[in-house]
Amino acid sequence: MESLDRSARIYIAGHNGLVGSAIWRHFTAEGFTDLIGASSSELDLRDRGRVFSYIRDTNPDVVIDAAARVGGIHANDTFPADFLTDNLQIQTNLMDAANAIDVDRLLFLGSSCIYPKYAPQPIKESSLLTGVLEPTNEAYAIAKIAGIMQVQAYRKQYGRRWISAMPTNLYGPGDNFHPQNSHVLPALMRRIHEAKLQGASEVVIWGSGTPRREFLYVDDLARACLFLLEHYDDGQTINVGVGDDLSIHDLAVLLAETVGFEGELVQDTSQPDGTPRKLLDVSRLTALGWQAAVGFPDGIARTYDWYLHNIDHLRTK
Ligand SMILES: NC(=O)C1=CN([C@@H]2O[C@H](COP(=O)(O)OP(=O)(O)OC[C@H]3O[C@@H](n4cnc5c(N)ncnc54)[C@H](OP(=O)(O)O)[C@@H]3O)[C@@H](O)[C@H]2O)C=CC1
Ligand SMILES: C[C@H]1O[C@H](OP(=O)(O)OP(=O)(O)OC[C@H]2O[C@@H](n3cnc4c(=O)[nH]c(N)nc43)[C@H](O)[C@@H]2O)[C@@H](O)[C@@H](O)C1=O
Repeated sequence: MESLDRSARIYIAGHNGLVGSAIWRHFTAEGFTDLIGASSSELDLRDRGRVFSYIRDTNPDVVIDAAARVGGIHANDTFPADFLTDNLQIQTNLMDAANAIDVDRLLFLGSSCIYPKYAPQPIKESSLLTGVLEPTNEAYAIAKIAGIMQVQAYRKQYGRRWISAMPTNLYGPGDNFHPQNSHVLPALMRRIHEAKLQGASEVVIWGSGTPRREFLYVDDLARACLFLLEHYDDGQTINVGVGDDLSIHDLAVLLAETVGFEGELVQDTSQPDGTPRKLLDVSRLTALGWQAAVGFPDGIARTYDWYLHNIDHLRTK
């Protein structure tokens, strides 16, 4: 496959989010000169008419869909209607509008929660649709599975060179540190940091602490997005991860060490565990020549540094 033209117009939907902002940084560093984006207040991607106008008026060569209703286990479990409907609308509007102006290259981002709750580990792409989903994020997962199918359908019916990628759990600068609605890593980083400042003797960790998760530093995902657009042209979705995981308890210990909190870590087993394990098989991606560069604890240290520098204007949703 050919490398992307550095003067191509690239629309990064969701460019203010964790993933979209990392993609913007990476593409800028790689010499792309015509990146475009719009915040949700400028362009609500659920508004089909406005999405069609925006895409027609801006005429991008490439569309990267990093816009979505996103959240951790609590948000997914509490707002399933929003996670299903918003995501179906956002991705459908973007893909239909991109198709209407013959956009040749599009990257859709899903999530590792598309795979069955008890999929064999590490999870291969072929596990898709082979078993029941994790109930806490079923609505979101169904929307993301529909996104994979939409990419495949556009490839088949219109010959589009569109692709989808399924990242594992992500973290890094620009993450959502909301106390309830965020993912585990930013949530615990903040809670442990605040416990240290308050001189608290303990910090509560949701669930049993035994679930295992794989964490990819978001700048690595941004690298993978460019790599895939330049090296991958297949309807089958492709996993993006690091190939290693740890328990939530061990994550909390690592975060406490990073923050310098010496109190106790207490499990609240009234909170849900979610999927017991979600480690991606990344052999298809590594066979193409890509691998993650930022591991623990370096990525955690970088994220904590970002958190400390941005503590006064963290996201509020
Ligand atoms: N975070 C993670 O652990 C993982 C994320 N992913 C995937 O990566 C993608 C990006 O996620 P992430 O960056 O974490 O999420 P964020 O919440 O950080 O960012 C999502 C972005 O989507 C935009 N957005 C949401 N709703 C709308 C809307 N109605 N109209 C316009 N824009 C909207 C927001 O724009 P604005 O800021 O302007 O409001 C925001 O910038 C998603 O597809 C997600 O599924 C996959 C695996 C794991
Ligand atoms: C990326 C992925 O993210 C979500 O799935 P998840 O991996 O289960 O996400 P999570 O990060 O919220 O939790 C991971 C684990 O950690 C535990 N946990 C402990 N303490 C806190 C805590 O304070 N906050 C949170 N959120 N979790 C905590 C929590 O109980 C669980 O066992 C999706 O819904 C889905 O949308 C998706 O794609």
